[in-house]
Amino acid sequence: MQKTFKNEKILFAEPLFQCDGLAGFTRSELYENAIHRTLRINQLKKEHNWTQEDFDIAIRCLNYEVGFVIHLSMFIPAIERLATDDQKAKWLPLAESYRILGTYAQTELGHGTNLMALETTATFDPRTDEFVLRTPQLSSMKWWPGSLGKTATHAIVLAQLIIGNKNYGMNPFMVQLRSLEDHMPLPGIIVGDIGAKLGANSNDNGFLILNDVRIPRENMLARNSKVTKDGRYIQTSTNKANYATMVLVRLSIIRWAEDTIKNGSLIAIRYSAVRRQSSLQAGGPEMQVLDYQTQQYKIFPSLAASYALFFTYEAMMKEYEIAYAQIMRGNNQLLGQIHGQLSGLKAFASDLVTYELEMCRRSCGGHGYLKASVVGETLLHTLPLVTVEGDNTVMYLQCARYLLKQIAKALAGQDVDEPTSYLKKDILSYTCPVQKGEHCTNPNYLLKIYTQRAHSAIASVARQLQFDLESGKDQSSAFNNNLVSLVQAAKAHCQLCLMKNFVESVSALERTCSENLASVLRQLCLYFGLHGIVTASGEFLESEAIGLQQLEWIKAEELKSLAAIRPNAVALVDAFDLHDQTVMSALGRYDGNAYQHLFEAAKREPMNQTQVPPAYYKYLRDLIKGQPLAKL
Ligand SMILES: CCCCC/C=C\C/C=C\C/C=C\CCCCC(=O)SCCNC(=O)CCNC(=O)[C@H](O)C(C)(C)COP(=O)(O)OP(=O)(O)OC[C@H]1O[C@@H](n2cnc3c(N)ncnc32)[C@H](O)[C@@H]1OP(=O)(O)O
Ligand SMILES: Cc1cc2nc3c(=O)[nH]c(=O)nc-3n(C[C@H](O)[C@H](O)[C@H](O)COP(=O)(O)OP(=O)(O)OC[C@H]3O[C@@H](n4cnc5c(N)ncnc54)[C@H](O)[C@@H]3O)c2cc1C
Repeated sequence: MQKTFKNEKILFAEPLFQCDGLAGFTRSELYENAIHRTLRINQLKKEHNWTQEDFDIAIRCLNYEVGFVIHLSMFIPAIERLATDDQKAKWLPLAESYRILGTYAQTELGHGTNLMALETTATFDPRTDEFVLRTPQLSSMKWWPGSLGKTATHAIVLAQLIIGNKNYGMNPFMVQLRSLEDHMPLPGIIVGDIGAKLGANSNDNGFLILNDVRIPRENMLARNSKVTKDGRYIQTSTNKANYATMVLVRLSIIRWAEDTIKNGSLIAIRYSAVRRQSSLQAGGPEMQVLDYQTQQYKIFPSLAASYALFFTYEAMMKEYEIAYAQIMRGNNQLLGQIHGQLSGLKAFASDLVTYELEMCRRSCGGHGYLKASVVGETLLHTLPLVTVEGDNTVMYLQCARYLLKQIAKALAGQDVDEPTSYLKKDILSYTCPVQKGEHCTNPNYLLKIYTQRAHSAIASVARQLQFDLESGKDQSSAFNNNLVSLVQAAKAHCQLCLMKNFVESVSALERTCSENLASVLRQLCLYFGLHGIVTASGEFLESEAIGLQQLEWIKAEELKSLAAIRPNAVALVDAFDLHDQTVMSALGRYDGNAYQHLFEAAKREPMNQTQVPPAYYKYLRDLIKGQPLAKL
């Protein structure tokens, strides 16, 4: 599925990228190693004339275990999206050649979600033609930005723009943090690392206090709004245009989610094909655990999710490119649509994979708890995706807000955006397309069921909101009264998007691939659809998209499809074309020698580098020999 990286051999021939040893690294070593890697990939890019796409694939091949993550994924994109042409000409070449190293400093100790409440100020001083940046109290210090702690020389700081006594809202400013001579923080800047995290510890997420730091007026990123020398504020686009970098990263999160769940399902499926335990027949040979229906039930959702997210990322990338091209031409017509879609899908993708990765880990039994299995480590790296770039609940609510607007338009007989075109249908004329058991094998029928459930969830919460308002509740308490249903409606829409992308992509592929391959993909798509209905069956029933009889048929078909997928499960993860050095798991190796690789990993364990541990001489020797213990 991943575009085969023609330079994979070059990459993995390098000892630096043979990463069996990472498990024993300290934080400082992880941090240094990550920087070393990015710089070496840059050298390889030059040595072998790699394109930017080759470079990006190299980073994916290394499972994102690289440095400068925020520099690459946010700082440079923020300059591209928020700066004027002159500013781009000044900063992009420096950033792209790593002469300046950047971060995106938005979140504060006291606020991450509510951007309106950010406390950092940038006050215009017309006497010196400068902005004065200040974090006025403890809660205002920037807290979390990646690479801020020890690496960044520059930050794009999001701050409230103050001119005179008036607040013009959140705007982006380029602030130099550290000397380009000796890397020391500049006057007025207090900066450091926020401490160890549950995962992603090669990244130096940091804190930043700004004590009246002065920057020239030209350092306000002024593509969307600017301040003139005489202190006038001129806005040239909607104030939400400054949120553009977040929209891009939400798209990237779908890809990161896809990459992590591919690793998880690959490890779980390959290992389950190797592992034998018990038998269903007394005295029979031990079974591959992958042959147990329960094991398939645990793992195949992650396999299906890998493909669903792959197709959804591809579809959303196309939508994003169209929207971005328009936005860069000054046309913001698609801004609301792309924000509504990506905030929901970011949340849905990260929720899905964090849940399924834990199922993959459990499916590896005890060995899944070993670092060498890598599946647990992958989960820890993936967990922040539910929080970064907007907490998932908040993102679902943004998506729901968009859906409410769309349904209001549909009900008023106006045009709606293409991704919500189903809201124009007559919800009452629905008849479930599944009228007998065998109808459940038609993915297009399932798609109709998903559509009805999403439509019904959105219509129902819209009606309830309307009712609450008409009963005298004010806007905010009516909204708060319906938050859970709003999130459910957004999830229903996102699940429909994934199913729709899966069905449409498989239909498109059917026209070009062999019938054998097409039938395997159709089967997986069908399973994805069936499983999604079964896991949210309460909501599908409540929306009357299905009845109890249909649920019974769908459940039976879901179980049948586990058996149908089983013969192709290993091939379906092999098709990810992931190198052993990418996956790094002792359990999920291509050669299937899980036990041998586990043992090799144990032998490399630093504890095993001496036969007798220092603790023996300190404590165990006297204890074992019955000597009185020294005072401890
Ligand atoms: C390269 C390798 C990478 C490898 C990675 C691998 C593993 C990952 C490991 C670790 C993660 C690594 C990196 C992750 C990077 C993460 C970086 C960050 O987290 S940066 C900080 C991100 N912060 C947020 O996302 C904040 C979330 N909050 C918001 O977005 C907003 O405050 C809000 C909740 C959306 C509310 O907005 P606002 O305060 O403006 O509220 P309202 O006035 O009510 O406006 C709502 C209005 O605005 C529209 N809108 C909101 N956002 C946008 C947008 N982005 N674009 C367009 N429009 C937007 C919204 O639709 C409403 O419109 P309307 O209904 O018409 O009023
Ligand atoms: C690994 C990592 C990397 C990060 N990197 C960066 C970075 O590079 N740059 C940067 O600027 N930031 C970064 N962040 C910060 C990140 O963007 C924020 O943590 C995120 O946006 C969530 O905000 P918060 O922490 O303030 O959560 P909060 O908003 O405090 O959320 C706490 C709880 O309150 C709920 N809640 C909050 N508001 C609402 C609401 N309106 N309605 C209903 N429920 C609500 C949430 O659902 C959640 O359950 C990073 C964070 C992490 C973990």
